[in-house]
Amino acid sequence: MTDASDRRNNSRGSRGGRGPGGRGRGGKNRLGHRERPKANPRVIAWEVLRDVDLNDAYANLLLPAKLERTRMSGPDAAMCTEMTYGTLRARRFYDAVIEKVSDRPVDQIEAAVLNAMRLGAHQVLAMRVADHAAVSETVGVISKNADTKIANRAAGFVNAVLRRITEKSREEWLEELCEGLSDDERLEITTSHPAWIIRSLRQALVANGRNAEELTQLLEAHNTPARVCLSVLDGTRDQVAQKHGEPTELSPIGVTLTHGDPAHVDAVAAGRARVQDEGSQLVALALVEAEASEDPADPWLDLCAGPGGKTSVLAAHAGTKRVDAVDASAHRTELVKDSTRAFDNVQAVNEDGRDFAQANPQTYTRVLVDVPCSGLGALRRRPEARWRRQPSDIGALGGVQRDLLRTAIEATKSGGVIAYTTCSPHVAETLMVVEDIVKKQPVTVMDAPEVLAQLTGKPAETFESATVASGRVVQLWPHIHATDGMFLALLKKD
Ligand SMILES: C[S@@+](CC[C@H](N)C(=O)[O-])C[C@H]1O[C@@H](n2cnc3c(N)ncnc32)[C@H](O)[C@@H]1O
Repeated sequence: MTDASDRRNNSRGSRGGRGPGGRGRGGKNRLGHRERPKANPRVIAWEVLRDVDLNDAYANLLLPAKLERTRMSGPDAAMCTEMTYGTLRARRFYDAVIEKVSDRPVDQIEAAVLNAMRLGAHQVLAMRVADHAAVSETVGVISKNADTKIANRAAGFVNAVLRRITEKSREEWLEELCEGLSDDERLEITTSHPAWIIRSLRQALVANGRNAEELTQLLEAHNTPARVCLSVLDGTRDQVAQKHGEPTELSPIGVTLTHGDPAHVDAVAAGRARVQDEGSQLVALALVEAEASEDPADPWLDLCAGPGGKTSVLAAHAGTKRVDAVDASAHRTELVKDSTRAFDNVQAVNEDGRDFAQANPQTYTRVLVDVPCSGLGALRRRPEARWRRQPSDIGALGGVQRDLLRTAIEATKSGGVIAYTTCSPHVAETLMVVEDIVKKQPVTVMDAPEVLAQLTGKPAETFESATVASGRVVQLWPHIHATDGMFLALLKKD
């Protein structure tokens, strides 16, 4: 049909096509007012998939914005979310099926068309949508919404591919595709992860004392939607839990939302609670909990603060102490201001953390360094991240991660504590950074599992991970702790 460059040009053009709100004129309601035409969940899902593919959009930002704009809620919004996230996660599997039935490499199919096929494949192979509806409704997405040029050519192609996909069950497709493959190649298809991430995660499991056999469980956990979790920062956790969900298993300030929209929780609207993964809550609380020698007036520092999730936890526990919240991005510094609007002890600073820390030597008693990282621990939440990240990203981040940790140590007073955290279990971003830095800096690695044990009331073995120098670090895992894959090292300044 087209080559890859055509694919980009044609599909880019398709963005100008009519959106869900632009189709039809809508009828009139009982009062004679014109009603907005009802948006179609498949069309929204397809638009997000296409924008993620072509324009590097983030599904977790774009989809909620589209749902809000089209006022889609309830079962339609849930179906649209499942179609979008599910299709993105299992892309590798669906692409293999599409290549098999279309006899064409997927990079030679234009994005608007390919993403309709992926969307259809997800409905047929992973959702309880009747085959005929999955096929005809998805063909309708293309024929009614894509550029006329694309629609005329592609509807038949999408129809033919989807019909052939319905000829076999999910299990039959997996069996056929995996025949003769190595273990890792099989995992690539069955769990839909790139090979380099599979290798990195196996290495991380083993380096943290876990069994490599757990790898499949971990990869499968990335394909299970994460529960919505709130951190409640004003001491009303029990009340929030009673009304909206249940207390989290590990974090003493967490609530798992069992129903409703987080935006409708009063404490969230007031900035006294926020959506935050339990793992993120735990690592911030661990810094608060760790034993440190400090004076009441000593300020705390969050050196990579944007968008302010962990800063909020620190601010809520700092009492009258000031929390300096630094971020190199101006936009993300603004987000910190908004996130911490309920607290008057936060000073948001837009500056490179390395410069800020060096300009404020031996000033802080508790310092959080939540470094920019690959995000391989948050794949449950960012369904497209596994396809966007590259192995070269890891090497590129190593320098700034080390510099931020080194300068954070400089900014810490003797007897103070530094928490080095990442939302990635990749050893090059976690253990290797901490091992390198503690060799050269005046710090001692603390017993992070013990701190988390005190915080959660669970035995320290729950958090048992690797040993660095004479101390212990923590690696949280989605398949074990049901959190994001956060890493935590607590360092005491000599
Ligand atoms: C993992 S995010 C931090 C998340 C944040 N702690 C939270 O819980 O909401 C890393 C942040 O580091 C910031 N960053 C990257 N390089 C930086 C630098 N040299 N100095 C300070 N901040 C930096 C990024 O802009 C990003 O906001």
